[in-house]
Amino acid sequence: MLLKLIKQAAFNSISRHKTTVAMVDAAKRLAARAAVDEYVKNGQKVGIGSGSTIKFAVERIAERTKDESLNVVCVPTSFQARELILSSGLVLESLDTTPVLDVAIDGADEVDKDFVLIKGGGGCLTQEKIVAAAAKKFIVIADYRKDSTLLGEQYKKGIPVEVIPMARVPIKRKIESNFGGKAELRMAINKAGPVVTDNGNFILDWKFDKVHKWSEVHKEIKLMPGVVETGLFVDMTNAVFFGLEDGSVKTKLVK
Ligand SMILES: O=C(CO)[C@H](O)[C@H](O)COP(=O)(O)O
Repeated sequence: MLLKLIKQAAFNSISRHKTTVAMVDAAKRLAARAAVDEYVKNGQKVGIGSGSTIKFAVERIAERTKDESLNVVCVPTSFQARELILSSGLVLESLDTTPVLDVAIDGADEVDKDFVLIKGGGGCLTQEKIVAAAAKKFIVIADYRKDSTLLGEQYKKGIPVEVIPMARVPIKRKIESNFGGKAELRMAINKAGPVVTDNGNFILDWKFDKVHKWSEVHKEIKLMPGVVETGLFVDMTNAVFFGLEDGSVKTKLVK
């Protein structure tokens, strides 16, 4: 009897998890499709972000390429994005050939009420920021779990900071002594040692313990020797599309 109850509880928990994953994926897909339909136009140069949500945007661009003969070129923000562009049959370019983009679309780990983003959960923050900065419009796509009033409300993994490997200890100490919290070296899964970014660097995940003035914190951290980039995206976003649990999309436009 006890064994039966335990098995039932485990089954219930697995099905709840599967339902949540399906809902979150549906929300990501909705946001991505809405953003592509509104912002990607024929003949454009498009920056392609990284992560799981962007897959749905690329899927929609590929669909429109077939259905409407949409003709766009895509610039990736990571190895993952590059592979995604190629496997979807889209035209791959780089910032060398295409330094000015019409629009860049990307996911985010969290978005606050002032449109400050945490990015870099997938470790691609530096190239993501470079591509976003090269675009005339930067559009964020996310599911409902990313919509916060303040950073840290829902996303607990901290702010990623990409660092040159030899500088990681001094930078960790400086971040912790200047701003508090803990800056932890991101460790790899299925590989011994730290995560190594597409640029050959390490990532410190700074778990902050209070809300800061993010533009100032970003500038200060960025000036520390050995810091390549922070995952704080301040004053970069033009619009955010959130896919919601009820199947609708909430769009927030920056005025
Ligand atoms: O910044 C990123 C990768 O560096 C991603 O855009 C961010 O982590 C969101 O990912 P997902 O779409 O999987 O939720």
